[in-house]
Amino acid sequence: MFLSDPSKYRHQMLIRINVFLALVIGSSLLLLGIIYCFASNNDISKHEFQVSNKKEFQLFRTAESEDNTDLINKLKRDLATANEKIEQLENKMQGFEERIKKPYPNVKYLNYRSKKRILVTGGAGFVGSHLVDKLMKAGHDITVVDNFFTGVKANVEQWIGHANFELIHQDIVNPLFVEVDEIYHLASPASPPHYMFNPVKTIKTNTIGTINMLGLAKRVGAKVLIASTSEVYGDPEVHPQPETYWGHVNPIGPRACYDEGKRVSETLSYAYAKHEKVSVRVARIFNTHGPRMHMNDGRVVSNFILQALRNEPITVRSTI
Ligand SMILES: O=c1ccn([C@@H]2O[C@H](COP(=O)(O)OP(=O)(O)O[C@H]3OC[C@@H](O)[C@H](O)[C@H]3O)[C@@H](O)[C@H]2O)c(=O)[nH]1
Repeated sequence: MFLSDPSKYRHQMLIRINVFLALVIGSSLLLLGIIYCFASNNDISKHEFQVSNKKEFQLFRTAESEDNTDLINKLKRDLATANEKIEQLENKMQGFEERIKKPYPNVKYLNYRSKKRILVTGGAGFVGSHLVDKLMKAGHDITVVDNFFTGVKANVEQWIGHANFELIHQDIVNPLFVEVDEIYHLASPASPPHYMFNPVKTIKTNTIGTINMLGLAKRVGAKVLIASTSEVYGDPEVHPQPETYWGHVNPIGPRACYDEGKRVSETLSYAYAKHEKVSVRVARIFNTHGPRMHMNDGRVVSNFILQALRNEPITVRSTI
């Protein structure tokens, strides 16, 4: 067919080519259109995306800013809490630093021949603690035994932890087994309110407690000082009292537990000295005053001080 009529063939070919070209162009245009649409959609979506993104961004920023505000407020709260904790820790640290032992008071060096092992009963009390200070500074090894009935650890805290110092929390009515060279026996309630609080205990401390100390001294060959008191003179009829005065004591009066308790401790001391060859000294301590004294123990000096501080009349109960 094609070869019989070339012009017709050519015309048909031209039509076919035109149709083909039209198809190609059309499909290209269609494709372009699709691409364009897609692209513009994309642009739109992009735009939309941008817009939405922008919105989201705004939202995010807003949220972020809100989150930020919340976050900032939370951080501010955390910071305030942290500052509070830091302040608390600083205060605690300061407390610890204040409680960190100040350096010990100066202690004299003694060689082993001069250094003595010394037991102070009642060493946490008013008189006893000053004696401990003196003996520690002199360079000796000190052991304090105390039941803290009236004494306080604070009276000897400056020595706690020191190599030359030991504190035993014990009542001397129970035997004590230590190796010592000297004993200062001051353990006893010493003011009326304290010794009248438990009269039997006061008598036990000054009798059984003193026997325990004298027996210890005999066993280890220690010298003993017994803290007696002006109360052994009772309600004296002689003024001032010479040591040869025997005293005037009511054996069943309210003060008898202390007065007679101290008198028995003196009797025991001289019996051990005479019959057991124990080296004994007795000190009759009159009213003492100074730092660490009990302010409200009812003895005359602290009474006078308190009344004066309170601008109250000074009570004098007896005249000589
Ligand atoms: O049973 C007791 C009673 C008392 N004690 C202690 O003995 C110490 C007595 O000291 P206080 O401060 O009460 O009395 P003082 O230091 O003023 O008396 C001091 O001088 C008077 C003497 O008769 C006392 O024996 C002496 O301790 C206290 O540390 C107290 O806790 C005991 O260890 N055991």
